[in-house]
Amino acid sequence: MDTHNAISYSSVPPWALVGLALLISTLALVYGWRIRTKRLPVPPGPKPWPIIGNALQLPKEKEWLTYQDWSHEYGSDVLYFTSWGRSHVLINSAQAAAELLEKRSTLYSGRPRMPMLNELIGFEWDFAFMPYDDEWKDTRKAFTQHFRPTAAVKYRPIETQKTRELLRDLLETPEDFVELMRLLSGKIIMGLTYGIDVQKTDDPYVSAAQRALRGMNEAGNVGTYLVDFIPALKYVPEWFPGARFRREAREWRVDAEGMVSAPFNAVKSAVENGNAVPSMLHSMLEAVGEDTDSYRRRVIANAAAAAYEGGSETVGHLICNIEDRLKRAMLHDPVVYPDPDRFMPERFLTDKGELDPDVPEPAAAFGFGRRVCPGMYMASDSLWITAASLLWAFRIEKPKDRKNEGPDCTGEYTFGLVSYPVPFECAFNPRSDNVIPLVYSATEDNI
Ligand code: HEM
Repeated sequence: MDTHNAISYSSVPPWALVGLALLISTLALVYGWRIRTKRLPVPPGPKPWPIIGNALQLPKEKEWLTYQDWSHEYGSDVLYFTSWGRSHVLINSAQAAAELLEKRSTLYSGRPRMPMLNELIGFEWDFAFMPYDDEWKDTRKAFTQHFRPTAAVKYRPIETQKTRELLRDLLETPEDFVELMRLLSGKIIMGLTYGIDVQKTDDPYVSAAQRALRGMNEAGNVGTYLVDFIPALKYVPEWFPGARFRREAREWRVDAEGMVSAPFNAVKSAVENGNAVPSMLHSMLEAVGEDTDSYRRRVIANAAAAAYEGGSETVGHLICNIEDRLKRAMLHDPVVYPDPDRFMPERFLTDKGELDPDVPEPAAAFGFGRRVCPGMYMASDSLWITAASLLWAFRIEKPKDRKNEGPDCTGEYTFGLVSYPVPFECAFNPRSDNVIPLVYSATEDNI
């Protein structure tokens, strides 16, 4: 090769490379914008600016409220907006979702490219964020074998056992209820996926998942990071002014990658040493046997880690607030659920106290079509067991005799891919004198 004519990249200053990347990205944006303005009609939505599109109108919090307002303003349950050259179609009703994501699922089962989340933080192992391709199909298949309805019932004993431990811990330290709910999710999911016994809130597996999920929460929302709109920015060096996202991504990456490798290696060594306990990964490793094909091993490691990721927060978080990810406009449709913001469990019942077949179950919380939540059977069982146990054991009330005036439950949520209730105080008062001995004997028996 003629090295005289070749460019020596080491001699080009980094700012020049960054500048070139920005220039190319801007030209691509302008070109994309010109093409888009000339093509077929799109669903209605707010008027875009040249190049940046609707970037400045995108909500930074409570996005579902803005989207609901847009649906009213533009008279459509399917909306269209752009942001830095990327197109977004927003589906704002269960009916439109079923129409597009179920009836036309071959067209609408993909995922957008998310450079911050997948390429920088490293969540590309998570099939929730994979494109609709063969690896997604193989990983989802490996996962579903262990979470379909007939498989999910096998997890009820561990869900019951860990919920009893939650009741005991709530009797002892009721003020820690948020951490204890999270611990419950960690205990259940680590137990059934890896056979790992989690006991404390500062357990290394639970803490690593919480740190990684913080990164996922920040990076999984449209509009938070510019690099998602201008992927070339992922090459910006960490020291470059404004490149804090690169440093954040590096820190989150340690935990995002550790979520796959740390528990996988622990179970693999236990299997090799002959002291592994039954678990989903153990069964998967047995099924693979001596086959050392790296793709198959990656698929099962990633399927197990997706359970660890999907189960670590959602269940506990949902128990804190049974609405969680249900906070979508489609579940707050006043035609289907009148006065949707009011907590009214009786809305699902007839006058006779039976389930009303005309009020649909809020199944939309689990998504639609080929990407519907594959953990939903296990999640529903777990929620049911925990909600029933909590309501049997405690009256959940405002603390009466608190010394410090702590915050009340306002029904407000934090912003993110998963939104959390804003911290609040509440008291868990045993419903009767029998509760305490019964809870202790149930956890000692562990039946
Ligand atoms: C009540 C709790 C839960 C709720 C409300 C929930 C909701 C959702 C939703 C809305 C999706 C996206 C569906 C779509 O794209 O249309 C999803 C995907 C997913 N969920 Fe759940 N989930 C819950 C619990 C769980 C649990 C416990 C697990 C694991 C054991 C899990 C694993 C997953 C996975 C792996 C995906 C990605 C599926 C794919 O892209 O193919 N989820 N979930």
